[in-house]
Amino acid sequence: MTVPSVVVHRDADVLAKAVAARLITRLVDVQSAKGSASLVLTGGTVGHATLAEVAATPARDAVDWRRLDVWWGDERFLPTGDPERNETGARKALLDKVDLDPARVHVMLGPDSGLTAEESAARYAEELRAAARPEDHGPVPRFDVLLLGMGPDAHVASLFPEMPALYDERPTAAVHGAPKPPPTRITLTMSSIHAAREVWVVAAGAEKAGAVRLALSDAGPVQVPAAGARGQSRTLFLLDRAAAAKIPASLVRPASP
Ligand SMILES: O=C(O)[C@H](O)[C@@H](O)[C@H](O)[C@H](O)COP(=O)(O)O
Repeated sequence: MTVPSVVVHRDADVLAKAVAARLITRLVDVQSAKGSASLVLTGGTVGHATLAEVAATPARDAVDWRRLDVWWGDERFLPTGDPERNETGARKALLDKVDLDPARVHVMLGPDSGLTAEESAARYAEELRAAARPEDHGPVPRFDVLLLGMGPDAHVASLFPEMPALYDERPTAAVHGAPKPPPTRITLTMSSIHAAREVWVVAAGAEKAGAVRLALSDAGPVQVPAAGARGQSRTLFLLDRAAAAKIPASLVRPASP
């Protein structure tokens, strides 16, 4: 696992803009090198603010959206179109504004599919396996960038501290009784997060500062899921100053003046 690099921006607005710029550049670089790219989206306000800034950035047209695979790190188990679904927020912020190949947008199905949460998680695992190539050496693709928001309790995706999904060896899991509503969710498990080439944890606000400090420590991922959020070749913690306030000064150098 890679040691996280920390980049701190002045505030949540600059953070979202900076992550958007970084994401566009990364996707362009990956597509230049291998023709296509894969991106895992996160829910939450910072995640969607970042996507909205991508949409607002003229350089977004440098990305070949037709050759981008879009996945989710987690989804609220709600019907298609529900405003609380991460998919709904992502479509509103960005996906409906760019020319994606619908066959390459991989949503986590909700109850309107007729599936239970467990069946939906299993279906997503099948979709991940179908997309994995031999060189990925595992049941999920090597995602080029996997975005994660983080809660004040250091949850990432829908992996909440001490909950069963953290012990699940499968690529995906259904979550019941999540402390952050809604209670029923679908999530990638830690092993799928670890398959990503790059994991970017994006967090803003003073309420995240304690979790950030723990996530950058050698805490265990069951108590501190964000401490397990590490990529194969790169891990970034992209923060605003408020979220970075409790990190030892030796670890950070503000990127934004
Ligand atoms: O479904 C969700 O709620 C998200 O996937 C969740 O993991 C989110 O990213 C964090 O809770 C941070 O959310 P905020 O950025 O809104 O604080």
